[in-house]
Order: sequence, then structure tokens, then C-alpha cells
Amino acid sequence: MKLITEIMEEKALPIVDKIYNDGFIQGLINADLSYEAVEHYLKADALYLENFSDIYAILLAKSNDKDEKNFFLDQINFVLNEEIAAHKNLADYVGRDYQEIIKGGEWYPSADHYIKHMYYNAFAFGMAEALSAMAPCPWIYKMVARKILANHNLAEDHPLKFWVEFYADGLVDVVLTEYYKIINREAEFMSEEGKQRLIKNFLESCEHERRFFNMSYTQERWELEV
Ligand SMILES: Cc1ncc(CN)c(N)n1
Repeated sequence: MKLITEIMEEKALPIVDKIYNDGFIQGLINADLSYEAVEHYLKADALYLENFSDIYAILLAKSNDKDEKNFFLDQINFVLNEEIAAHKNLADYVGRDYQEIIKGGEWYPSADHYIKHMYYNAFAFGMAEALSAMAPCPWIYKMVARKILANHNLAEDHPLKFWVEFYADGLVDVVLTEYYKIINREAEFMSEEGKQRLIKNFLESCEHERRFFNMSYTQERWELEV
């Protein structure tokens, strides 16, 4: 019997190739990604990661297991204080100060839909539903980064090699193992409908990941302003 998380990853594989072949990642590989795309990404992603850590805090409060709480605590620290290294590599590529770049960011449409998908599951359902919607965040980046390294021998002085290696790093497998342990454990007590929701949450977030990259590549914005 396949684990729910094995089914999730199998069904999501096609989107990894699509993201890899879309403009943002191809531009990153060729180091000709526009500064506008990178700045848009950083404005959106700084807010995305802030909210991602807030959702981890919700899950920390929901958990009644100290080891799980410490996992979420570690992840909050990673997202708030360590992942910024990947953002700084993108800011260096643009040649501007990171804090200056991210000023004036907002939840552009595709980022908005993604963040609300995670919050909705955290508030309306439980930890497994939230983690199923959050798992593509580490998983998609791991899969895309490893595909770049498998298909390209990035030069030592490639300006975005650090970003690729940051997300390809083996540490992500430890994080996903913890996510999947919780999701598969909770799925044991779920109806068929509940299990389908977990899979759907994961697949939708994989599509949100693709839309997020394309949002940056096209500098997607809301049409109507306040
Ligand atoms: C939108 C998004 N998805 C995933 C990641 C990788 N943690 C990220 N920084 N931003």
C-alpha cells in the first residue's frame, strides 16, 4: 500500500519539469533573468516566507508533542533567519541592497492565492492538511534545484550557483521526512475524502509554486489599486 506522500510526489512530478522549463528557472540557469523579475520575486518572497513562518507558529501551537514543537521552532528560525542567504544571492545578482529591493512588496495575485491556500488549511482543517499544502515549498525547490545541477555544470563563478546549491542541499530531505511522518501518521485516521484532500492540497501548492515563479517573471500585479 503506497503512502499518501508517495502518491503526492508521483502525481506532482510533471509540474517539476514545467517549472524547470518556464522562463524564471531558465533565466536563472542562463544567468540572464531580468532584474525586474528577480526584484518582483524578492518583494513577494520576503512576505511569503514571513507568512510561512507564521503558519509554522500556528502549527507549533496546535501540536501537543514537544519534539514536533521543536521541529516547528527550528523551521521558523530557518525560514526567518537562514533562508535569507538565498535572497541575498539574488540581491547580489541585481547589485542592489536587499532591504531596499523588498520595500513596497505586496501579496501579488498568485502569491496571495498561495498564501491563503495554506492559511485556509491551517485554520479550517488540521496539521496534516496544512503541512500537505506547505510541503511543495521545500519539495519543489529541492526537485528543481537538483534537476538544474543534474543537467548543467554551473561554472564556479555562476552568479546564482549559490541559490541552486542552497535549495539542492541534503538538509531539505530531513525536513520533508518530518513533514511526511506527520502527514502519513494523521492520514491513517482519515476517510478516503480526507486523504484525497491531503493529496489535492499538495498538488494545488505545486501549481501555486509554478504560478509564483511566473508571477515574478511577468511582474504580475493587481489591476486595481487602493
Ligand atoms: C514561493 C516559495 N516557495 C518555496 C520556497 C523555498 N522555501 C520559497 N522561498 N518561496
